[in-house]
Amino acid sequence: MNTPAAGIAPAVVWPESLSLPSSVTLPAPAKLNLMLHIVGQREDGYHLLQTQFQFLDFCDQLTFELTGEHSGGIELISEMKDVAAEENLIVKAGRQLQRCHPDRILPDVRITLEKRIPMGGGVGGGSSDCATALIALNYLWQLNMTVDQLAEIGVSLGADVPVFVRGNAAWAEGIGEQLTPIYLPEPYFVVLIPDCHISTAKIFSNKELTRDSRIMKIAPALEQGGHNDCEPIVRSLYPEVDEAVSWLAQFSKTQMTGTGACVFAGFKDKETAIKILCQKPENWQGFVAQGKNISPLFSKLSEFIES
Ligand SMILES: C[C@@](CO)(OP(=O)(O)O)[C@H](O)COP(=O)(O)OP(=O)(O)OC[C@H]1O[C@@H](n2ccc(N)nc2=O)[C@H](O)[C@@H]1O
Ligand SMILES: Nc1ncnc2c1ncn2[C@@H]1O[C@H](COP(=O)(O)OP(=O)(O)O)[C@@H](O)[C@H]1O
Repeated sequence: MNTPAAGIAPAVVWPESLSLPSSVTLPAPAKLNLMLHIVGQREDGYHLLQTQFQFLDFCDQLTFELTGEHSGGIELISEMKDVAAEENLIVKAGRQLQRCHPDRILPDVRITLEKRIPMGGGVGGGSSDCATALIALNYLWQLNMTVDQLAEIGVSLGADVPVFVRGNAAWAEGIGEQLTPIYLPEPYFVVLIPDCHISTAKIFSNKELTRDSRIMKIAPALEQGGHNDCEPIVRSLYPEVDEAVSWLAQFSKTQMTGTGACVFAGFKDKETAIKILCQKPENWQGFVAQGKNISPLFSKLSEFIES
């Protein structure tokens, strides 16, 4: 019998405890929404979605160092200029964990962020940085919180944080927080980064947005894929995104991820993807990365399991 190319997967099991060195560098992967259907809207205005998340092996890097002090300090070193440290989702993750343990004085930590994932691109960099901080600090501070507890803190910081906390590619429903682990083919994606910053709230509040896509069952959705309901609105408002989709679509089926701005197309082999990326207009930004069903963060942390 042939194994299907896509289906429901077992959830990864995070190790209960790990002995991490006092200075450790961990990845925060980007994600793609391989389809994004809007199937309704809640009374509070939030939209009900059906989406497929897959990770990319294209990552920010976060280095965590315990400084030896015990004064509740969380220092963030980063080149991000537009977001103040206390507003950064990395520091917010640490503060939430501290708030959950008011009776403990947790070790001070210095976190150095090497930012590679384009911001506001629909590739989830902020949410992923947040999830890596939740997971890493849970181990480093020996809090023994469960993945469910971390995902619950995560969703209060951003709708996309839980998928990064759980570590599986996923079929998502609700506002994106009801997750079913899945496996999918792992192609090489060409990702183009149009030079525009798109506000998620602005796209979701657009009157023309399709909000009544047909509700799909998981099996046909994994088999057939889908489209992105935000894409027509974004393409009409941002010519940079429209041009990027039209250009990449010459080579393969192309879609936008999340509420944009990044657009992507998948290819079977890396060489083809790199060849296509090299043909893009010189002033455009982009990268090639492989789709991953298991988060690169989980794979990296598995190296620290004591045998
Ligand atoms: C739709 C997705 C798909 O991945 O888009 P991207 O952000 O990745 O582009 C995400 O779930 C987005 O998640 P995130 O970016 O964390 O959104 P949030 O900060 O929670 O919400 C920003 C705003 O978008 C709107 N919003 C968000 C999610 C949702 N399911 N319905 C909404 O209507 C709300 O107005 C909210 O105030
Ligand atoms: N560590 C972080 N990395 C990126 N963005 C962050 C971070 N912390 C807070 N933010 C805020 O979150 C917003 C959305 O971030 P991002 O995850 O890059 O977008 P998207 O969800 O479109 O992929 C940014 O514009 C920024 O203001």
